[in-house]
Amino acid sequence: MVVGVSGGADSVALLRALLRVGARPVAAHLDHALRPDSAEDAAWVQALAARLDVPFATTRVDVAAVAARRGWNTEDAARRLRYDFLTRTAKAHAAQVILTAHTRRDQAETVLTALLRGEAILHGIPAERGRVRRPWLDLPRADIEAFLRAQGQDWREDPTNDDLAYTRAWIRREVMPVLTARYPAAGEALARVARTQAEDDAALTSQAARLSAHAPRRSVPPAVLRRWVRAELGRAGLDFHAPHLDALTGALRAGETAHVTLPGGRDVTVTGGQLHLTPQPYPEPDFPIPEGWERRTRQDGDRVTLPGGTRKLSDVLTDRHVPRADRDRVPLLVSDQGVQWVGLQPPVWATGAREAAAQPPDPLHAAMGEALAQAHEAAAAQEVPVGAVVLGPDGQVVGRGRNTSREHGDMTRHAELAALRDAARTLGTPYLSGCTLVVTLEPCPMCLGAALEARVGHVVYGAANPKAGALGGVTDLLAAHWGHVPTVTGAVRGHEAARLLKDVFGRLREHRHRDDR
Ligand SMILES: Nc1ncnc2c1ncn2[C@@H]1O[C@H](COP(=O)(O)OP(=O)(O)OP(=O)(O)O)[C@@H](O)[C@H]1O
Repeated sequence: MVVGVSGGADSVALLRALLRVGARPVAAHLDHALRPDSAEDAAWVQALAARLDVPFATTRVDVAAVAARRGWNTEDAARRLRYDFLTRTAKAHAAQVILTAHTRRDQAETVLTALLRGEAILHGIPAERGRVRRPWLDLPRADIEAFLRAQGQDWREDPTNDDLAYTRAWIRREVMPVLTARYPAAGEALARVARTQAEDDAALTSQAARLSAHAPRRSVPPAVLRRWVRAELGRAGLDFHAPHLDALTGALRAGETAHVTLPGGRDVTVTGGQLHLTPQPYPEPDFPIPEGWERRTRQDGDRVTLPGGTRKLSDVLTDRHVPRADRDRVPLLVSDQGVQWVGLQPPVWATGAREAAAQPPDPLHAAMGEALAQAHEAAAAQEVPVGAVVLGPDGQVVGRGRNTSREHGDMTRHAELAALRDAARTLGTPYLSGCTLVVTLEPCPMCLGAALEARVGHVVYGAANPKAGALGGVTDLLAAHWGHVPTVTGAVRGHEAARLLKDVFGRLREHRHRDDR
């Protein structure tokens, strides 16, 4: 193991305590070069290590210069460079563990500072992170001094601990004495807060890790969403503070667009319930451009003809959540009939444009067409208009179904169950792995459960179902630990499916009004 020894009472005590129990630590000291006499601390720790017959590692880093270059504050830079050094030392000595001597006092000061800064996530100093272990987080300072005195061991006092310009010194010298005069156990209480908050944070972080990619962020509790954003930013190696986390989480929940500039100048965008850490790539056409089509970006009055009629391009871009700032970057192919192709992920094709460009039909678009045909049949039979098909592993339709609940007087007669049964009959097996379930409305828990039982590989739906959807509508069934999790694609021809439902329910309401009169 490597132990970080500053020369202060805590880490000197930890080094001696380790030797008492027969451990064989390497003592490591980083000279931060923040004081003219900092080399004296390094020499003092080196002499101590020699006296105790402990291997010693040290290096000198100009922390102030690094902080100025990188735009970090000095305390932050010192911490980062110290852990870099301790990690390098551990690697050099093949040590599995790095120990530091943070105590209850450090923990209390950290929690108080985080509270004053309004940190959204309050967990204090973690007892364990990576290979770092902090065994003394709940040890009172008085015990440490008593232990050192009993051994006749002295220690160095760091004069920056008296420099009230540093927040930590100010908290220690000016704030904690006032608090403990009234609340003698304030330090212990703050350390307890850190411990329980760390437990809460661990639970919420593991919930956040289970959020599936398709889940609408609006329905996620803010405490979980905040941890999810933190993990995403952390994975991308981005620095951030509490207000950034709040702004991004708030925009995700409200379904609003927000642009946030993080420390280091990196821009992050939230739009349409998605977090974009990198500039959105807008695809260029990857097929020969037909004659008479021109590649350009948008102009006023651009329109595109889609199955539901012609629409303003700006409305299509809004529906697809393209941030305003990006709209001039989206590549278009335009003919004298209007916009034919919009370079989004996946691209938007105008009606007839695929054929004109000799491109194969979109298989999911075509399959949803079959499911919509089933939904229309249900509507004609005065059923709730939902239809479904199952595609076999080769992409061919192997099962079809529509809602027949009214006909059978049975609320389990949903389209998906009918299509899954039909597919099992066609393929001669109840296991539909490699198959795709395509349904016009986001499935309910019963139908998604059936798809999971059948091991369907891909679930595709049209309209969202805020009343009963199990893919984020009212609940996200896939957030639980299932042995098998299908991929999910939503909003395929969603407008058509939603319009059909709206029309049918509108007609039903009209009938009811008429009957009432
Ligand atoms: N210059 C350093 N080199 C190596 N490790 C250090 C150094 N400074 C601090 N550490 C490690 O980080 C822990 C916490 O740092 P902190 O700044 O709170 O300590 P300190 O008050 O300067 O000294 P101590 O904790 O030893 O009394 C220390 O207990 C020690 O294990």
